[in-house]
Amino acid sequence: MLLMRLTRLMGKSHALLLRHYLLWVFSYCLMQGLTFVLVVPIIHALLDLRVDDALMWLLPLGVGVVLTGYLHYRAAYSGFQVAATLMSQLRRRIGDHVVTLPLGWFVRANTSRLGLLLSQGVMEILGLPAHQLTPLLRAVITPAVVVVATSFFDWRVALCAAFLFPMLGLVYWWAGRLGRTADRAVQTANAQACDRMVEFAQSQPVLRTYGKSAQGYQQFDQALVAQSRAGRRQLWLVLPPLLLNTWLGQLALMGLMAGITWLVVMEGDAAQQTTLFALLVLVSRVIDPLSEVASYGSGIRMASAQMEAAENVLSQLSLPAPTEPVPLPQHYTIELRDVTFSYQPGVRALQRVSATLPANSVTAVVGASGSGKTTLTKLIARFFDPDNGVIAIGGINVKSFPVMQHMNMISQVFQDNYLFSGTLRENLMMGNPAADDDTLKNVLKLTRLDEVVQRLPLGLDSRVGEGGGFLSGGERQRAALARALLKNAPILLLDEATGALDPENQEAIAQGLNALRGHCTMLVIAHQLHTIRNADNILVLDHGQIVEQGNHQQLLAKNGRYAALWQAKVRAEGWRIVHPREDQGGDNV
Ligand SMILES: Nc1ncnc2c1ncn2[C@@H]1O[C@H](COP(=O)(O)OP(=O)(O)OP(=O)(O)O)[C@@H](O)[C@H]1O
Repeated sequence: MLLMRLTRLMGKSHALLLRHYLLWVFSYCLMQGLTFVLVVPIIHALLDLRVDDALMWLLPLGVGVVLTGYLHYRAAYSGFQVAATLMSQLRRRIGDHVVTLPLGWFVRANTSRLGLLLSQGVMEILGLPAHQLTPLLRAVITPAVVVVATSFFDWRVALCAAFLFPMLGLVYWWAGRLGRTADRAVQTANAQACDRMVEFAQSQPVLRTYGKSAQGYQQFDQALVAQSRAGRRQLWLVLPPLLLNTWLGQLALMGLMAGITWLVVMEGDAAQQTTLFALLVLVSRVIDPLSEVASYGSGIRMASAQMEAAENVLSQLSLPAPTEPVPLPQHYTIELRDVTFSYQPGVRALQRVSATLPANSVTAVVGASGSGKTTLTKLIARFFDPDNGVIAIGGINVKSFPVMQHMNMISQVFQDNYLFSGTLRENLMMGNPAADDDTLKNVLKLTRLDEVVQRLPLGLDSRVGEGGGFLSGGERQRAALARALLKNAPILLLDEATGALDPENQEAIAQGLNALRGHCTMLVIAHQLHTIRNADNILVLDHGQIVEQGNHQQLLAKNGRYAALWQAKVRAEGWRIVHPREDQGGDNV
């Protein structure tokens, strides 16, 4: 079972390496068992005072010891080779697989578990071939060799040993099962404590603002208490079977010795009596590898639980997508046909949404918070696939594009933009490493990032800190927008891309984005309605459904949901509402 799992995780192409390792371990254990057996004729000869014979047997014993040592070295070396391959292979396989998962999979719980698996988990798994698997196999193979060899000397002793050794194995297996449930609980508690710790650190400003530092600490503390409780439970569940293992091991040895002693007493043949004495020494040696495996039990179980976690990640369904590139669409009209989507069963975030975003047009999506705007945008970017309905680009179902080809068509700025801890330039050029200086300059101007660059001590070469922490929220947004614009993709999705900016900058960027009109298919979400009033089409979402659509004037004239949102905005800003005809130019509101 363990071996099959290891083979699966390493990948079929590396199965040969694992087989080589197993072959070395088998040879080592076989040789060790045979070397143990050589003790019998030596003791036999010594008890019979046949010193010459005993010395003669010492030669094969010496060869056996040297060979056992060499094979042990080869097995250990091969185990480390497997471990090294496993480390790179497993990380690569998980990495390769994770990039094919829907972006919606990357929520905090999954990412922190993934982090734990790739760091601590992989190390625990590769501990198997590096340290634990060899003693585990030795505990099976060496006693088996001894039992077979013993049968040539005395079938009764062999029978007893053949019965006792598997019984001991069963006890170890049972002890392992008891610990496994506790190990899982420890792992879950570890992941949760890790989550709470990151959350506690990240939420300090919020907690302190609301005077809830103690409450935040309480949650972190509770997670730590749960972690230590799970650890204690693990100890309680694992310790008694561990002690029982040792105790039963000794008991089995005693039983076997008592049995052999009884056989010696009952045996009439003096030569056989001597053999039985020698067997007594032999079987006492075999208990060692058996009891030794118990001390590796915990590591084996932890590795096994981590293998389960790795299999779990690898079994997550990838986005169904072809791998071979397909011809690019003739145009970049986006169509949503009867699209329905739920995050949780029974709670629909989008219901039968149908809309067309003509190529090179600007479509705005508005609606109350929670109405489904972000969800709609994320479905176009294939964070998830819809439960029902079709999303098409240029008449082609998005599922027909390979993941990278689809991503290449789209530039996106979402509410939670991430900047990497390099320089501002490195972050921007990620959008388009081949962008020339003029393009960069234009984008900086359009996103009003140029004034930020001027202020920064090293300009574009200033470091932005982890997650862009050295920049203000508005500066981060402008950088994310600039990065997206540099990519120059035929589809641009902007979800609250300027929400953190002051009205003056919002307006300037909205005007700047106007310049892109006709160059790409743009979808814009903005709570600041004045920034989208020039859109070609505005979709009004309410409870996951499109309830109105049209341009700004048409929607105001309808005096429906959009007009109500617009009037609420105007009231909130204390501005004067003008007649739609007055608003033709869109700038005098
Ligand atoms: N990851 C998620 N898991 C479960 N439910 C979610 C998730 N993301 C969003 N939802 C729910 O789906 C619905 C639509 O959310 P969505 O983020 O699309 O709304 P929105 O209109 O963009 O809101 P906002 O304007 O506040 O950003 C909401 O009821 C929200 O609670």
